[in-house]
Amino acid sequence: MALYSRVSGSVGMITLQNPPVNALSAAVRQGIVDMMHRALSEPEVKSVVICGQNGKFCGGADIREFGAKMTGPPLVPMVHLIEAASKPVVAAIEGIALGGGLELALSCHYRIAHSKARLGFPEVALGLLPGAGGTQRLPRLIGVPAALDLITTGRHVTAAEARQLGIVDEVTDLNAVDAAVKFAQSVTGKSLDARRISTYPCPRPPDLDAIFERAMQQVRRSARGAIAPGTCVQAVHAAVTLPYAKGMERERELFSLLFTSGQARALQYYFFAQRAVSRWSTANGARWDTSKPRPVRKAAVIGLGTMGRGITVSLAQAGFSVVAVETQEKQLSEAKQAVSGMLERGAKRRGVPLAHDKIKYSCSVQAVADVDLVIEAVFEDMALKKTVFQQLSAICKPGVLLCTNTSGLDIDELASQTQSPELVVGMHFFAPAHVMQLLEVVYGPRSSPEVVATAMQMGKKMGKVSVAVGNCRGFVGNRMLKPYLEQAFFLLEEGATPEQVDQVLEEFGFAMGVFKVSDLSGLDVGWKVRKADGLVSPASTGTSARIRGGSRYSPLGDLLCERGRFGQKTGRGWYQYDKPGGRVAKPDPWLHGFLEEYRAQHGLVARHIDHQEVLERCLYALINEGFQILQDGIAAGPEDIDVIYVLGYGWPRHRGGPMFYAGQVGLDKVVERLEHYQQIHPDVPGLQPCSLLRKLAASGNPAIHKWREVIQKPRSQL
Ligand SMILES: C[C@H](O)[C@H](C)C(=O)SCCNC(=O)CCNC(=O)[C@H](O)C(C)(C)COP(=O)([O-])OP(=O)([O-])OC[C@H]1O[C@@H](n2cnc3c(N)ncnc32)[C@H](O)[C@@H]1OP(=O)([O-])[O-]
Repeated sequence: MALYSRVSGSVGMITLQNPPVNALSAAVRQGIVDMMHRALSEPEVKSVVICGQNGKFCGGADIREFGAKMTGPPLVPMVHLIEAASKPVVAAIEGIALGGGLELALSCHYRIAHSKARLGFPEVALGLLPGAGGTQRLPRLIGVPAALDLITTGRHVTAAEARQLGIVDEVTDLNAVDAAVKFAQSVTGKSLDARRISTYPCPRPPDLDAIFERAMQQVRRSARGAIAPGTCVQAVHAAVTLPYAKGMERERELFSLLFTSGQARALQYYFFAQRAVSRWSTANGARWDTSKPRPVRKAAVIGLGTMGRGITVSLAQAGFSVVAVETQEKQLSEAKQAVSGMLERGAKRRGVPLAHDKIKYSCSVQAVADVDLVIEAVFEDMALKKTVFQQLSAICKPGVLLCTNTSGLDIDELASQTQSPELVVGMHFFAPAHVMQLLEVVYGPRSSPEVVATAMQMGKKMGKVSVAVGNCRGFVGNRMLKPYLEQAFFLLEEGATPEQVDQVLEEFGFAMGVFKVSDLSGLDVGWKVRKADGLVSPASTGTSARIRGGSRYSPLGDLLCERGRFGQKTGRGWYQYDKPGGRVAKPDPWLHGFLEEYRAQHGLVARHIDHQEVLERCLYALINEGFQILQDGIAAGPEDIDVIYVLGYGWPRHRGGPMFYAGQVGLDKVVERLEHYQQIHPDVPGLQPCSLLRKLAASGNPAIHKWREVIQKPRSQL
C-alpha cells in the first residue's frame, strides 16, 4: 500500500509501503493512484514527493505477483498519471530505484537521490525488459548508447553515475526525503512542460545504425541463447524510430512476448531459488533460523596451491585476519606473490582498500594454534588430508572449526581423525575461489548445527552463495557431473566427436561444452579420482576394458591421460592448443584418428548421433542423478541443486537449472527418454530413472515448488 501525509504545509507526501523492498504490488499501485488523485485534488497541496518506507524507494514490480492473474491498476497508466500531473512530483530516491521503481521515478518531474542509492533496470536478469515506459523514457533522457548499456546489461549505477548520466537532478548525503521536500517547494509553480520526459525527442546520433548493430552483436555474443537482451535492443530502437505512443505499444508487445517465455519463468524461478538456499536445513535438523553461527575473527588456510591462494584472498577481502600456511618454502614465496597480485587487481577492480595487512604467512602449521577456523586446501589426497587433520586437531585451540576444501572426499572420514568430529565441515570452493560465487557447505552426520551455521555465514561474508549439502562421494555438483561426463564419453565411443557434443551443449546455453571444460580443468583431475575409485585398469582392449563392476565404463579419458594429454596445460587433450597453456581449442585430427582406432579395437561401429540424443543423454543422466540426490536427502530441495549448477557448473541461468529444466521438459518425458536409452544401453545404471523421479512423474508433473512435499515423505514411501 501507500501512505499519504502533508508535510511543510504544501507538499503531499506519498510513501510506498511493501517490505522488504516496496515492490509495486497491486496494493501499492492502487495506493499511488489514489494518493496522486488526492494530492492533485487538494488545493493546499502545491507539489508532491514520492518516497519509500525503510530507506528504500522501490525494488520494481512485485515479482511474487508474476505467476498470478494481474489485479489492481496497471503500471503504465499509473506512470502516465504522475507525468501528466499539473503539480511538480519529485521522487526521493533512497537505497534502490530498480526496474518499475526507476520507471516510477522517471515519470516524476524531478529525481533527488541519496549518495548511497543504486539505480538500474535489472529486468533483463529476469528475462524481461522495462515494461512501464523505461525503454522509451530512458533513451530520451540520457541518449541511446547509455540507455542501451543500462537496459541490456541490467547493471546498477551509483547515484553519482546517475547524476553524471542525467538520470537524477540532485545527489545528497543528507536525508533525501527532506531534500526532496525542500526541492519540491522550490519548484512549485514552475512550468512542467520541459519536465515530462515522454515529450522529449529521442536523440539520433549520426552513427545510430552502427550503435544498434554493435549493441545487437554484443548481446548476441554474451547472451548464449537468452532472448531478453536482444529484445531490449529492439525496444530501445522503437524509441528512436517511433513516436512515444507507438513506441509504448511496441514496448508492450515485446514485454508480453518475453513475459510468457519459458526463459522468463526460468529466470524468475532462479531469482527466488538463489534466495531460498539461504533458508537452509540439514537432514540432521540444523536450520538457518535456529542454529546460531559462532563468531570468527581469525581464520587460517593450510596449503597455498591454486585453491588455497584464492580462498586466502577471498577471506582477506572479506575482512578476516588470515594465517596462510604452506610448508614448502618455494611454494610459499610463489603463493605470496600470487596472492598480492590478486589482492591488488581485486582492490583496483572494486575500488576497495588493499587487504595485504590482513594476511600472515607461515611455513609452520603451528602458526594456526589460536585461530577460530581453519580451511584445509592441500592436495586432493585422503592420506595427506588425514595427516593434516590429525596435526590440526593436536595443535589448534579447543573449539576451533576444522573445514576442508575437498571436492568430493568423505568429510566424516576426515572428522574421525580429530578429537572433535562435530567441529568438522566441508567448505567446497570453486576455482578461481576468489571469483566464483558458489560455496558447497558439506555437513557430515556428526557436524554440529553451529558448525554448519558458521560455515554458511562465512560464505555469505565472503560474498558467496552458500548451499548446504550432505556428505557423499562428490557431494552434489561433482556427483551429478559423473553420469554427465560418462554419457559424453559413451557418445564418442558410438560415433560422436568432442566438437559435436560441445556444440550441442553450447547451443543449449553452456559457456563451454563438457570436453572444453575437461581440457580447462585438466583431464588428470578426473583420472586421479577414477584411479582412487579403482576404475582405471591396465586392460586396454576386449570387453573387460569397457566394463567395471558389471556396468559399462569408457577408458577413453584414461587412455588420453596415459599419453600425457591433460588438456590446456599440456596443449593437447580432447582438442589441440597452439601451446601448453593455450586457451583456444581447435579440433584435433589426431584425436579423430585415435577414436576410429579405438572403436575398431573394441568392435564398435560409429553411427550418426543427432543433436537431441546428445542433449538428452548428457542432461537427463545428470538430472536423474539430481533426483537420486534429493531422494537420498543430500540436497534439501531442487533449488539447492539448481543454484549449484548455475553458479558452479555454468548451467545457463535462462534455463533455470537442471531440476527446473526437467520440470519444463516434463518429468514424464524425462522418464520416457531415460527408459528409451536404458533399453538400448542396459549396462548403464545411470539411465535407470530413480524412484523419486518416477513418483513425481506419475503424480502428474507437479510444479517444482511442490516437489519438497513429496521429497519430505519418508523414504519408504518413495
Ligand atoms: C515493469 C517493470 O519494468 C518490470 C516488470 C520490473 O520491475 S521487474 C522487477 C525489477 N526489479 C528487480 O529485478 C529487483 C530484484 N531485487 C533485487 O535485485 C534485490 O532483491 C535487491 C532489491 C537489490 C535487494 O537485494 P538484497 O540482497 O538486499 O536482498 P534480497 O535477499 O535480494 O531481497 C530481500 C527480499 O526481497 C524480495 N524481493 C526483492 N525484490 C523483489 C521484487 N521486485 N519483488 C518481490 N520481492 C522482491 C526477495 O525475494 C527477498 O525476499 P526473501 O527471500 O527475504 O523472502
